Amino acid sequence: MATIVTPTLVKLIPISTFHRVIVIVRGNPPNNYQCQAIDKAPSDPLFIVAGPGSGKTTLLTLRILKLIIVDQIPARAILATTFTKKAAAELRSRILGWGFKIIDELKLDKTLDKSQRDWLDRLDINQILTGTTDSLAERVLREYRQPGQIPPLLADGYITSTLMLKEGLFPNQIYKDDELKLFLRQFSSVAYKFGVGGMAQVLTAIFDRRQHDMVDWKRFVGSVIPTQQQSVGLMDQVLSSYQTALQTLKMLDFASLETEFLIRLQDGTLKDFTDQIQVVLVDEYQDSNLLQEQIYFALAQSSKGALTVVGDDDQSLYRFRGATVELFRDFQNRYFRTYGKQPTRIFLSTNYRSTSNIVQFVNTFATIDRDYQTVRVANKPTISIHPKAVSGLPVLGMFRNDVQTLGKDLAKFIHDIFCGSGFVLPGGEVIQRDPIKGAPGDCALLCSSPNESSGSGKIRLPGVMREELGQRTPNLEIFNPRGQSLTQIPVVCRFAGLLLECLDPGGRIQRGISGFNDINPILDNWRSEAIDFTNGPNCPKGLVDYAVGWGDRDPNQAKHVWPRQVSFLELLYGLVHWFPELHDDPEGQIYLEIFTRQASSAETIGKFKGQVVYDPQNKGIADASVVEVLRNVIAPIASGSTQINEDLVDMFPRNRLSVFSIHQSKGLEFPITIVDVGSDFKPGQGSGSHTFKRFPTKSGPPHLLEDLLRPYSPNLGIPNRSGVDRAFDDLYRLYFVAYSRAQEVLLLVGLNSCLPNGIKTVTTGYDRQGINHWSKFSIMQI
Ligand SMILES: Nc1ncnc2c1ncn2[C@@H]1O[C@H](COP(=O)(O)OP(=O)(O)OP(=O)(O)O)[C@@H](O)[C@H]1O
Repeated sequence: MATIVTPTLVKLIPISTFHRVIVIVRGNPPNNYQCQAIDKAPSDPLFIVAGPGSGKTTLLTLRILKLIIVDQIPARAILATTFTKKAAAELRSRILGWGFKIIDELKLDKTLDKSQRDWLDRLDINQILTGTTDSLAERVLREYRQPGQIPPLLADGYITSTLMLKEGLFPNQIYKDDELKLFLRQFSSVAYKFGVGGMAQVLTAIFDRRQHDMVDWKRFVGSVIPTQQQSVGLMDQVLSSYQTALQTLKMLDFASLETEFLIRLQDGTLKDFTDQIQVVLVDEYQDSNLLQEQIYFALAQSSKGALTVVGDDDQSLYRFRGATVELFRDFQNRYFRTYGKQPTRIFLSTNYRSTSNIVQFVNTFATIDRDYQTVRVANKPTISIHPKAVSGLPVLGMFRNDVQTLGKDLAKFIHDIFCGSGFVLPGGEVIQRDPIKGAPGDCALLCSSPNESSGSGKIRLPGVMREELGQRTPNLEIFNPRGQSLTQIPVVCRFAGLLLECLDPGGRIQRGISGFNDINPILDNWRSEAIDFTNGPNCPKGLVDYAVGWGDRDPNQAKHVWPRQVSFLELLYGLVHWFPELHDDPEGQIYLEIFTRQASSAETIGKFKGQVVYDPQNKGIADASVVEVLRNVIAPIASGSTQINEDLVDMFPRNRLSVFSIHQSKGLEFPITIVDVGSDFKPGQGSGSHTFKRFPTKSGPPHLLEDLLRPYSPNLGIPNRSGVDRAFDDLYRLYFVAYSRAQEVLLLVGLNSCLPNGIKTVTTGYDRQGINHWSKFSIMQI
């Protein structure tokens, strides 16, 4: 236990001294608005609306350090939470990095007396509580459990997707119910091949949303319209089985973990913990859901509402994960209703990231649609340009007639910059890589989806880029692990096929499993890819012997006594030896990670805990252990219910061009940002016309889900905007985020059909009334 410092014993360090030292440590002082927020008393509630690149992490870090150093709030009485693990780690590292430097600098300050310096020596800023809401909930529930209570065991996405299939959809072949399938399909963005994996994903989203929106589920199930009764009844049955399975395993998924945390906060059983919390700070508040809002309010209860929230409504992107941006926009009123006082609102609008041309472009984009202004935080100022910002290059546009030509020209643009002598603009300026530090990682291609081919198999821009850059001399690789369907990537097919052949040669056991009808063709394809590979000239030495040895599990053939049980993970790691792509290549590493995480989850659930049993006397047991691996590891991957999600990809190799979904690019910045504003947008209104991605004509899946459940959420109620309007709002937010990632060069790429007089798309300046504002942007066409 560290020493608890009581403020009464030591004379306070003046705020002016703290500010003086900040300048020494950081080089530049916080601006006036940042200072306002930093200097507010610990108990003052703050609502900070921070535009892109406006120094909000800087502000949060300095406010936290001021609370510790100037206000003498013990570090362990401060709780700071953010949306992703990466952002939480970044915040913590800044608090510690700057904190230690500020403390060291203060100790040299002659105006402080010995007792103050000794006090600084004893400060332990490490004790600050930082993390995502989930990680904090898990930690607090573990550390502050009641006598006899077992700590929560977290079910990650790998476990939940397995349970949803195994316990929810496979029994009685519920997944074959066409009405249920049709009902669930409307909440999925998968346009083609909506199968059992897609159903599992939607069901998980509904289970989560039910908790995030704090839905009165019984009332919902009892009130559905007659035509939906059968599907909703089945859905309820699947979700109950899933929930029972979690309870039997004594596990909590993320949403249930947060629900449990809120219950415990509200019933007072976490009082030992909450009593010590004096200030709560929440970053990325615009992506909070109702459940999280209630958690933050409950956490701040014992400090009578000492809550600082930071966010930007324009950057709210996670409606499909339950985010309710109105909670941020209406924070002042919602806070007032709970605490009876008004939080101070502070706007951070100076942008330290981008050239002034880019800032102007982003500002114009944010204001072209009149209706969008009504959903933004009231009186929000435009982003202002930092006095030292350069005007930089004009925003660039590359538009071509077809995706192949666009990809070819874009590949040349990137190749000229990073592998050649630079790209020459029409005005003669040259875009060149930084000769010392420059690398392709300075450039990012942001797309609404990173898929390299469409659902119908047509190649998309990221796919063309892979081909085109790969053919150039020297070739340049792209990093886009989410670009292809995992089940179709050649190395994954070969690897998975060999896993199957080792476990269950020929598929005797696989074929007897009920509920595998949908995925059997995929597994069979994997097997045949593997067999072709082992029969081909590139098959590495030793692989066939290894696979046959495993398949037979015959002590004589294997030339050693086969153990009674072997972990599936051991097979996986053994086999990987022959697949260098899966350990040397950054994309391959991610594919392998999916298998290892899924296999690890199988060790937590199931009777055999991921073990493959060998028992010549009891073939039934041996087969059952293989069935379990097929169900718990292979089926979730093959069905697509386990996928490469954004959270898994958080490192990007510097020597490749990275393709990002716009969601994934949130919080990041790139010297050269290329935004795909419509490389596959087609004229028309049909399903291939992508209207939902460019100019919505109806609600999208997340809006439909909101409309389904929110009427049964007493705190939220029915959304007050139509689904189409919310779909438009979300598109403006999406491209606001995309455009504001750029530091020096912003390049818009698309088909000529996206330009004025072509098809309507918000990306190139259409408002929802259908009026085009392209002429308000000054774009240099290349
Ligand atoms: N007052 C300031 N004067 C000069 N530079 C500043 C100031 N505040 C922040 N910066 C700089 O601006 C950049 C962005 O700051 P920071 O990383 O805190 O932004 P952010 O708002 O958290 O970004 P994002 O919008 O991506 O979350 C950093 O390089 C930081 O040093």
